[in-house]
Amino acid sequence: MASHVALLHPPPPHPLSIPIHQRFHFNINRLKPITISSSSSSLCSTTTQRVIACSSSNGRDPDSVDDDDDVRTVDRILEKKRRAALSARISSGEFTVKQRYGLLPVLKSLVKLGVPNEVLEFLFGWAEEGSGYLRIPEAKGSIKAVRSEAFFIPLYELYLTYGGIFRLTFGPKSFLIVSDPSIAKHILRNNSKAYSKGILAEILDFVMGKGLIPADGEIWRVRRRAIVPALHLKYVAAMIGLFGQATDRLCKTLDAAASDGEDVEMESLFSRLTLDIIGKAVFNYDFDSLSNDTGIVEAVYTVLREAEDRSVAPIPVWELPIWKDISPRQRKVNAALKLINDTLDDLIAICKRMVDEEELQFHEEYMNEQDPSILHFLLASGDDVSSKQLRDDLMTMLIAGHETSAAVLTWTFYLLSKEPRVMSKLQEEVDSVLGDRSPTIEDMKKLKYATRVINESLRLYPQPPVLIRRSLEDDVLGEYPIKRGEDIFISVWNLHRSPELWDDADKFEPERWALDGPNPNETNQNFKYLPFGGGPRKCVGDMFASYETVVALAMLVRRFNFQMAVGAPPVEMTTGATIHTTQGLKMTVTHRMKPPIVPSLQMSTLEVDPSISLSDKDEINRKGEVYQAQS
Ligand code: HEM
Repeated sequence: MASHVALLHPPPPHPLSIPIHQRFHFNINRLKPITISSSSSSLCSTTTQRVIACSSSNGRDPDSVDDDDDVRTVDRILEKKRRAALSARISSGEFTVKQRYGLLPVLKSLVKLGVPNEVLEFLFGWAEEGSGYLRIPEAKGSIKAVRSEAFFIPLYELYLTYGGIFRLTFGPKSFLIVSDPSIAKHILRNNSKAYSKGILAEILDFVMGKGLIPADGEIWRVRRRAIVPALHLKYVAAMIGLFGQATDRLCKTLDAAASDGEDVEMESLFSRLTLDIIGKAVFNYDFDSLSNDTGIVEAVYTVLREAEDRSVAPIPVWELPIWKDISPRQRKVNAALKLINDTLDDLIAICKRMVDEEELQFHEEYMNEQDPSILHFLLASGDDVSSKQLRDDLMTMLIAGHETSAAVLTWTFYLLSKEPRVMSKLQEEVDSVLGDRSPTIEDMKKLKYATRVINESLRLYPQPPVLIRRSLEDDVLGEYPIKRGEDIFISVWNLHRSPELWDDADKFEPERWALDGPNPNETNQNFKYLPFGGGPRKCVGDMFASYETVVALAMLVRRFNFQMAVGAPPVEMTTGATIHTTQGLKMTVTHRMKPPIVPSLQMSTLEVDPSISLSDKDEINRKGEVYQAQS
């Protein structure tokens, strides 16, 4: 589902009605686009076929390892050539044109009057002679509707052509696409005050109001100061038990499927798991969505879908006065919002009564054992019960904390299904750390490999893939001056998959993060890795989410093996607020078999037998690892 950020994502450039949701097909007229074939691209390309190739490239056929290594070497050489060619073109002055800032007001007026681009180029072209300021590389293009592809894929290809910052222009509207760590750091951290959430706030207004994600300025500052303390360490530690209980419920569902031999669609199950968790964690409400599909659960999904759809709609029809009253869809959304708000009001009232009856001694790590929710903390700290702001913040956290975590789990299981080596190493760690116990806060430090699996999954599938900002004043990005009012997309996807920043950027390799090293974050990776954003607007739920996903991952792989179901639809990406699959993640789940008890002497003899082929050895090692863990 879309939460967090269709939310945290590049919504459409409405009200200019440019269909960003219709994935772009760029007809770049100034530069020769570089064609990247599916086999040579380090990333997915614009065709559906290529997206599949990208996603599955980690699950290589063992026989093709050598071929793949050759292909990767060729990839690297080609990549270097492309970069060198781009640098040469930039230094040759191809992108260096005169600033039009003096004439900008005139230009803008003509644009508003609908004067075609060609005429503008003709009229203003002469003014560019002889200035010498650097202008941001510009990808001009006609937008072609190509529904169904995730918009961040073409942005990646353009990044390979244009570099770490470029302007994407469609007629009168343009966006800056940033894929350079130092510029991202400047916008998100060093000069964050000069940037707002821009379009995002407009789109999310109907559901989040002035909640923490869309809010800017003083409202944001006050609310951030109120909410961050609620997610203190003691609270997060208490949540580990909740994560375990919720995952246990999912295990029961999977138990039944495994016993009946029925395939399961994991993306929707993860969505339900994380909804149940966030409901309890934020306002102590049990959605029980794994077994309950009506009423409030449906209302939450209706609203989330609407947020997602609005973020990619070409025309904001919901703003039309009559339409919003007569459209059945809008009426359904309004009814869903009313139900959620009424429920929230009830929960706030119940919680308020509890707080009033408590012998309250509020302190830094305050937590009510019966109801450790964020709502309880906020009310105990003196938050105004009747305020719309409180409801906006609860709604924001519900959405922010739901789909992101679900997407992380979905893509992690997809990646694991392609890399049995990683899965068996993970299972070995989980067996030895947890045995049959429920996870505790102490286990979080010990589940090192599981944490690296999540770190790596977040690198390959960042949620959201793009962060949105708007400049509030003139600024300089890298060596380029920009004006106030620029809409900016920081492509976390590009940063995380850049062949310049990572070795084997598209490979799922948890080992790239040292087990005993620090947990990777934006600071120690100098903004080339931004799983939770960075700077003052960094995610408030980062630790919560990391533990939540590690607990769920550990408990599930301890009990089950997961494989892509036979005949499952291909796993392709589409964008909402987070990265979704287009047709779900259909998997076959089987109970893990306890291996036969074999004397360890025999095991070690088998492990060193040189006549055994590589894949046989892997198999034996894997069994040996499970065996060792259980003995
Ligand atoms: C794996 C799961 C999660 C991921 C990947 C994630 C990612 C992010 C990112 C990248 C941002 C920065 C957005 C920006 O700069 O525009 C963010 C902000 C935020 N996240 Fe998360 N998040 C996750 C889970 C959660 C959870 C569980 C909560 C709540 C308990 C939460 C609450 C928030 C809030 C309130 C903000 C806005 C902070 C602000 O603007 O001050 N997130 N998240």
